[in-house]
Amino acid sequence: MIHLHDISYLRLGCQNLSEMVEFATDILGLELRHKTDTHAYLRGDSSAYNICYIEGDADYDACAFEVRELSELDKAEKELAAEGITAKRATDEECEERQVNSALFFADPNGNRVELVYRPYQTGVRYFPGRDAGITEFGHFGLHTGDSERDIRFWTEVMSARVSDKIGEGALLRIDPVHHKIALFASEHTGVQHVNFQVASIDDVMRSWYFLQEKNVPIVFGPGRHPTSTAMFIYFLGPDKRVYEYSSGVKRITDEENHTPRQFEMAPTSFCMWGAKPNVDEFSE
Ligand SMILES: O=C(O)c1cccc(O)c1O
Ligand SMILES: [Fe+2]
Repeated sequence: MIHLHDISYLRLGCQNLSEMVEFATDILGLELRHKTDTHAYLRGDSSAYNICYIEGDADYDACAFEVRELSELDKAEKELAAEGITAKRATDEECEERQVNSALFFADPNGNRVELVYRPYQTGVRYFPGRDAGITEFGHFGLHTGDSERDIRFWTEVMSARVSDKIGEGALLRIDPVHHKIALFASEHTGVQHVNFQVASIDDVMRSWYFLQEKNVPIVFGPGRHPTSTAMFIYFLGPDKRVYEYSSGVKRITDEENHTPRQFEMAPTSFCMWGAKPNVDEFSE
């Protein structure tokens, strides 16, 4: 089993890098830490970055997880090979681009690009955004799944994730006490389905609701509260048409031995207990 210590970063392709930087800093509330002609590194905590936008292929994306030991990468390469998955070790140049000491690249059974990284860079300076969205951390991300049984098996048996709850075919997976850091949602696509940042309180969710409306940012779901994680949320679209989420109050699963995943029906009320209706394809039947 490959032990996932934490989520690390997302690499998201885009057509127009300056448009994404403007959105990420002025709307989403991330701090731009570093930019080249093709890459922009943004963060919502003291990591070197949480999202790297890359100008070029807008369909490209990859998600990364931190592993604790360097030896975990060799072990992962062997365990993935046993699953018929070819993994590739990152070159020095690729590590430099990602701001990590070492990395291993592969695709999950759905074709989602995954990177395992050892020693992602941290900084000694605190996160200082231009817009105060109240972000406390990079929360979680959704991945597409074309076969949830196959992919739940992969993420929980080959990787160390555990199912916290299911909604229809979808699954919310934890890799530490936080209710979920990975979510799988059924669709015919591959890659990243949504990007979540945690905010400090319900006040931040509601402040952003008014702020996003004022800025004419398309809101696609909420404000609402997830019955699964109990988090209060709002979802909106970036200029890249990706779905971004702020949420606050995600529950922690501390009684690991006794936690039994619940199966929620595929219905709007399983996504929002207040009655908001999702305008997100993967959250609807
Ligand atoms: O927080 C959740 O429980 C949740 C449920 C459905 C979909 C999501 O994106 C979530 O974050
Ligand atoms: Fe989410």
